[in-house]
Amino acid sequence: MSVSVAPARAPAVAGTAPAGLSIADVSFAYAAGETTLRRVSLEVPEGTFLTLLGPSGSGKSTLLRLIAGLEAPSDGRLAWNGVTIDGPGIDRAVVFQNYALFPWYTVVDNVALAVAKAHPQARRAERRERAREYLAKVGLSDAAGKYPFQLSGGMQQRAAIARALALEAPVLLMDEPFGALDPINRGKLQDLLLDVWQSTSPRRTIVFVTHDVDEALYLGDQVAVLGASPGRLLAQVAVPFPRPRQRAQLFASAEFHARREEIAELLDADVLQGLSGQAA
Ligand SMILES: Nc1ncnc2c1ncn2[C@@H]1O[C@H](COP(=O)(O)OP(=O)(O)OP(=O)(O)O)[C@@H](O)[C@H]1O
Repeated sequence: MSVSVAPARAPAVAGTAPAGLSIADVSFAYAAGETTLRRVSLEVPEGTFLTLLGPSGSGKSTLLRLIAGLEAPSDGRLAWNGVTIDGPGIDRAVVFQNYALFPWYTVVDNVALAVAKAHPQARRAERRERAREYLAKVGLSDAAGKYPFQLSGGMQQRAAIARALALEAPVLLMDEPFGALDPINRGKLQDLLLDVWQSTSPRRTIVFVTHDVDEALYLGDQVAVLGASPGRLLAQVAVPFPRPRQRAQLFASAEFHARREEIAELLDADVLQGLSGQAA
């Protein structure tokens, strides 16, 4: 079976970006003379689950930071629903790998802070009530009154997801959120995230960074593959598996293996190209 691998798309013309997230011909460098991202273009329709896949150092987190508005591109344009991204905004919530919960607040109060951001007029009791609803969604009702240090890593990440959901942002940006978890908890949280995302209408747009091909394919509608040489978009792969996805069946299927192989080959070819460039 062949994979629908599209080359990096042509950049959108400034001012005509379609609905959703538009990344048009974006380049970025942390320091003069370096290139971290080179002319990356991606169109991500609203409600899409996009996974950003690539080896260490390929610029995945950097691209996410640009979408979050935490860095500005040196060239090109990023836009959400046609509006240029020029800084952080309430339309984009970020979940990092290290949870970033406030240690001096209980779990429910951590989430209630996010509710307060989304609903500044809400009273304290209402904020907490809404926070409890988000905690229920991620299976953390019993831990509402605990402090972050009293939770396992998986529970802290659930709380971080609840907090991000409570911001009610249409775009959820997730930087290797399950990277520090053991495989069992990782699988559980992947399924939890898919459940929450699929049960929300309209669906949020998610950009999810991972270096795990299986995770990228299991979660994503599309996989943007970044190469290490450096920060170049190798392909935007459409993932054809219907939802809801059945983990065990999908992972055992020939189609899943075929796609995993195709992506691995893309990444290998990029590494080989880099090596031959160095040898030259
Ligand atoms: N704050 C920074 N200042 C300078 N260089 C940076 C900074 N953050 C990242 N870099 C460099 O930019 C490149 C891309 O890093 P980035 O973290 O975006 O890659 P990544 O694909 O997310 O990697 P990983 O999977 O290891 O997290 C790397 O060479 C990294 O060393």
